[in-house]
Amino acid sequence: MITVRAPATSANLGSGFDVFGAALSRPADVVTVEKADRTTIEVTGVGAQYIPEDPEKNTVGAVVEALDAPAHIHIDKGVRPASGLGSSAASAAGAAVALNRLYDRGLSRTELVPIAAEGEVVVSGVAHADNVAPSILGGFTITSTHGTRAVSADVPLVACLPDVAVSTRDARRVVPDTAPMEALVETVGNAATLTVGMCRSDPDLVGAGMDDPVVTPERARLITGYDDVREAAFAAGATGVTVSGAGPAVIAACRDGDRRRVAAAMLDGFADAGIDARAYQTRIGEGTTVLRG
Ligand SMILES: Nc1ncnc2c1ncn2[C@@H]1O[C@H](COP(=O)(O)OP(=O)(O)OP(=O)(O)O)[C@@H](O)[C@H]1O
Ligand SMILES: N[C@@H](CCO)C(=O)O
Repeated sequence: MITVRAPATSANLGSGFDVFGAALSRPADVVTVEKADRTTIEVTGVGAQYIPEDPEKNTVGAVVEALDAPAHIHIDKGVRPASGLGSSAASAAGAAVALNRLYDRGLSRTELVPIAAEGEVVVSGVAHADNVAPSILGGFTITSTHGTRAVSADVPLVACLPDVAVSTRDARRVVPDTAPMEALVETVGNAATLTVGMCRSDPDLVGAGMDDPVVTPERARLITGYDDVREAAFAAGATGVTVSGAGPAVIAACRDGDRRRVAAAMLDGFADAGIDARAYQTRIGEGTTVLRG
């Protein structure tokens, strides 16, 4: 039996749609696997009632198939589903690391990224790897046609999760098909700034690089209170604010010492819009860790 902790993640970070991702030090899923003749899945924890236990419909089922590794899998959810915090990816990432070890498949962490991304096809129809990559590898990740690169970074973050659900499948429907050249130039500049910021663990550069003129404005419309929450976070000292993944979570980069104030301001912003929310004072963290086995 093997038990792993697979972290929540924030994908896109504004300027890196379907490319950037970051592992969060909290929250996380805990995944336990045990060899079995046929795969069974049991889900407990936050939002478990909304998560199918049928292997055809759960992200970990696709990972079992890809690794040919039947198991009894217990997922203890710490990452709420439909959150924008990589909930579906955390389970898939944890299952990939745990089953690779349980069955001695010998794959490297980087080789496990496309395998775990198969789980995302189950929920959103697209094998986007920008959540599973940081959940497996940790740190800040860049996933592109050149594969996945990870760098360790230490940046304080606040992830504020309103008490509403947005599915990635729905949020992908509002992504524009095309973008004007000026928006492309702005996005490349921001993405490059953010990447340098991550390499230097500089929250000011990371925050400055989070702006995105193409996808985020469309996604923000799906999140009641977004503009006020963003403004409140900046007023409290955030260096950058954007939609986390497909939303509805909103992620803010901050300097050390500012997280508590930023978290309170974001909660107030949602409260003013009549929406309950929870704020995680977090930071960029490590990837999936083996707890037992
Ligand atoms: N192991 C799993 N954990 C969480 N959700 C799962 C799992 N397996 C299937 N699902 C389904 O996936 C959907 C949630 O995934 P979705 O990608 O929409 O949200 P998310 O992973 O929190 O967000 P994001 O990818 O934007 O960070 C829900 O419909 C849920 O039932
Ligand atoms: N890149 C994906 C991440 C979903 O978490 C999207 O924005 O649709």
